[in-house]
Amino acid sequence: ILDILEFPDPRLRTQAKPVSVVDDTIRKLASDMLETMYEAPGIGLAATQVNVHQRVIVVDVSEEQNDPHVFINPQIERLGDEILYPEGCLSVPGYYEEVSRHNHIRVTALNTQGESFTLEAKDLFAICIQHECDHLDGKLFVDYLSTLKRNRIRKKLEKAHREAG
Ligand SMILES: O=C(O)C[C@@H](Cc1ccccc1)[C@H](O)SCc1ccccc1
Ligand SMILES: [Zn+2]
Repeated sequence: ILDILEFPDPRLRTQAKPVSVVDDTIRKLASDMLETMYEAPGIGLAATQVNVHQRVIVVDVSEEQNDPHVFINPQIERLGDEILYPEGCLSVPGYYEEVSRHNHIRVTALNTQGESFTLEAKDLFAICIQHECDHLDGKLFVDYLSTLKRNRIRKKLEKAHREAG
C-alpha cells in the first residue's frame, strides 16, 4: 500500500514525465497503485498521487472491483458532450463537488506489456480517466471550483493535517 499525497501538498502540482521503457519497475508501480486504489477504496489513482512523477494511471469503475485498467502515457481525445458529476478525490478526502467533463472519450496508451492500445470510454469510466489524466498534469478537481470554495477546502484540510500531527 502506498501513501497518498493530500491537497494542498505542492508535490501534487508536479508535471509527470512520459514513461520511456515499460519495464518491471513500471509493472510493479501499476500493481502497487491498483492495490492502493482498491484498499482506499477508489475507482482511479494517478502515479502523481503516490509521489511518483511518471505518466501512469490505474482505473477500475466496476462494482466488483474486478476490471482493472492500466494506462501508460495516456492521450485523450474528447468526443462527447460535457456532463456534470460530483467528483471526489483520494487526495482531497471528504469533499465532493460538481465538475464538468466529457461523457465520451477515446484514450490511446501503452499497456503493461508496452503495447499501444486505444479504447473508447463513456460516462463514469470517461470521467475517471479525465480526472486521473489531470493529476499527471498537476491538476486537481478543486481547480475547477471557485477560488473561495477551493480556499475553504484548503483551510479545512490544512487544519486537519495540523491536528493529525
Ligand atoms: O483520483 C482519485 O483520487 C480517485 C477518485 C476517482 C474519481 C474520478 C472521477 C470521479 C469520482 C472519483 C475518487 O476519489 S475514488 C473514490 C470514489 C469512488 C466512487 C465514486 C466516486 C469517488
Ligand atoms: Zn483524484
